[in-house]
Amino acid sequence: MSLDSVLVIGGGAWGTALAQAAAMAGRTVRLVVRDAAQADEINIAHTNQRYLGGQILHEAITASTQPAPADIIILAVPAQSTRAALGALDPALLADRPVILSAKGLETGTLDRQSEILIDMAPDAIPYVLSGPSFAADVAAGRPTAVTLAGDDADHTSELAAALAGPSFRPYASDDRIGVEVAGALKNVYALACGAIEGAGLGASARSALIARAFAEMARMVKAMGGSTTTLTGLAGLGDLTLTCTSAQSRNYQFGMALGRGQSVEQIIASGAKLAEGVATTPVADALANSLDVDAPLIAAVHAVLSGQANIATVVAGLMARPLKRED
Ligand SMILES: NC(=O)c1ccc[n+]([C@@H]2O[C@H](COP(=O)([O-])OP(=O)(O)OC[C@H]3O[C@@H](n4cnc5c(N)ncnc54)[C@H](O)[C@@H]3O)[C@@H](O)[C@H]2O)c1
Ligand SMILES: O=P(O)(O)OC[C@H](O)CO
Repeated sequence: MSLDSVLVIGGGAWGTALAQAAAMAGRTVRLVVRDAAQADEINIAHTNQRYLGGQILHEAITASTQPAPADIIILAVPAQSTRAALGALDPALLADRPVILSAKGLETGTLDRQSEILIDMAPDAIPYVLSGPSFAADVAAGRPTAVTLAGDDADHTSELAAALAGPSFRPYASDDRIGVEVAGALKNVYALACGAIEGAGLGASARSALIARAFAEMARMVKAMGGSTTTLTGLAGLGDLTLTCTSAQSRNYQFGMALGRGQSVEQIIASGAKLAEGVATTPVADALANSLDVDAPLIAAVHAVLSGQANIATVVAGLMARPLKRED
């Protein structure tokens, strides 16, 4: 199968960064954006100022408001927009093609993972998921980044990873689509919590304790949802959890910091906060934990704070007062 051309849907930070990675890997890339002026800027000035500042983009990237057939399709819109973005595409573009889902989130209402949305919307597409510790600015600037690319066929996944690999972008192949997706979605929930710890001034010890207990909780969720806990020791698990839970560069962490400083969700959104996927994913993760009977006190705590049912002091006191248990 030819893997020369790439169509990226979504001209935000991540879509543009993945277009850059694919172009640096030698692919010909068409980046689909919604705004004609933005397409002009990318084609003429080779920048996407709104999302990546002055970062110069590769000349192999062409931007357009219109999709066109390609060998590889990459979806890079917010998790809650994936269904709409797929629905707007000609199904022929997706049929029998590798389609890489790169959003990190669970869908409101359906509780679907990203690849479940794809299978629902385009059953003939070949689903892959990409996740791992990777800030768009780092990828676009060519700073070393490693991610996990998961698909159902090991040989095809390795071929696809090779097609996207460049000197600064290193995808590792995996066959655990579920584990990669669940880890990528949940790390945003825990990043909200870690940001809140910082915003509330609760200390670095509390933040590390939360990361460790989040890792254990994430393992229970992945197992219950049919993924492999081995995946969590890799880039999509531990790698992304530690990055997002310790860096103020993360938008989820930033949102959490604002919560920790006492702002409400409404105030943070009204102040123009950037996309924080954990906000929409948290209630979905909480519903999944409840329906699967998974002990997930951290997800429940974040949900209680986001929904206004409890404040941070109350949920922290509740977590600290849980019955003592063995660490397993
Ligand atoms: N930014 C990062 O560092 C990064 C890294 C890894 C993964 N991700 C994931 O990538 C996803 C997208 O994040 P982002 O950083 O690009 O967000 P963003 O806010 O920078 O950009 C989102 C883009 O999606 C477009 N969009 C929204 N709905 C659309 C639709 N229905 N059809 C077409 N385009 C649509 C918007 O116009 C915008 O250009 C998220 O799930 C995020 O978790 C982001
Ligand atoms: O800025 P965030 O919180 O959406 O995180 C971006 C990436 O997912 C980090 O791997």
